[in-house]
Amino acid sequence: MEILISNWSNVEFVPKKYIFPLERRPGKIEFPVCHDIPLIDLANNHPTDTIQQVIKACQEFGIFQVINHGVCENLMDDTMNIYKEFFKLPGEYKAKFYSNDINKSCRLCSSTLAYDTEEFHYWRDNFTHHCYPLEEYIMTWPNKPTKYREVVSEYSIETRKLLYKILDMICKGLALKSGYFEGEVSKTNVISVNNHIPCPNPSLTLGMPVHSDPNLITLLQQCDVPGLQILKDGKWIGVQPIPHAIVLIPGLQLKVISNDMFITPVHRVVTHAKEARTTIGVFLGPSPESLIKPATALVCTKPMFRAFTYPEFLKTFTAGAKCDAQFALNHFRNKT
Ligand SMILES: O=C(O)CCC(=O)C(=O)O
Ligand SMILES: [Fe+2]
Repeated sequence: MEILISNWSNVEFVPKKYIFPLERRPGKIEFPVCHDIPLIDLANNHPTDTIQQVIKACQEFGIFQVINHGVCENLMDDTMNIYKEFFKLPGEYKAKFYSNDINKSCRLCSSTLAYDTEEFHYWRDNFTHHCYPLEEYIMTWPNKPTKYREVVSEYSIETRKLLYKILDMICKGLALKSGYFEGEVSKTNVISVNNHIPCPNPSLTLGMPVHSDPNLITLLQQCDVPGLQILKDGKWIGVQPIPHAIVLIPGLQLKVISNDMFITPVHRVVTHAKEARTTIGVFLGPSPESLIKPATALVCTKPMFRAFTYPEFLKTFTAGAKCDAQFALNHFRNKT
């Protein structure tokens, strides 16, 4: 069997390796989409109101969508089309990028990086590469589809600007020192694209592990096919795809810096019976040298977490291939 699911054709049943045990299956997949997830208009004429909406969303949901965000709609469509085409390229071309080595700056994998040892596979292919500084990485990117480098470099520049705009709003909203999120804490910029082919029985399998994003902040462009779900008050709820809206998720580092004021949501992806789903994630994260700790301005008596380096956090987060956010947070949490 081909490893990459994007190379499969005429899939009539879910292979055994992709069928999760009963307690981990999504089962019923007609989850309600949640209309409460904040949708924030960044072109609002009252910037202080908008900042308050962002802070409230980070505290109550840990996820929100933005419109009038400044990333050109044509660029969003072009980038989505580039990725849809990329996953349709012949297997021999894509094989050049296949790797399960986390240190490889540009890599294509299927399911997770633990493909060779995991008990069950997730129904997805994932293509990830670094984007910043552009000159350092662009030569490692694909040159097919032919416009890949041109379009994706512009997309990475525009989405990075938006991420900094949101971080600046958070900085103002939390009354932190200006430029708090610039520099080492947000230096790593990665694009991560998920592709899920239609799945004959979405109730049996998952498109992505249940997880929380370990980085600083995530930007996500969904396509028009639903699949992303967050766990809210013990229930899975869908994040509605809204054409040209962009989803934002504060990562675990932002939760720590906010001194536990923000929520980093637990989320997962379910598959779709009829349609392929492609999503583009853009992650900002700390450099390996960066020291993470609750912002002093937000600490009244004792900080909720002790200081750590990002590699220390990731080591705890990924211990036993678990990606366990609660375990990692508790490991660095100060005892009261
Ligand atoms: O593809 C999605 O909808 C979610 C992706 C995601 O959660 C991630 O890449 O961390
Ligand atoms: Fe995620």
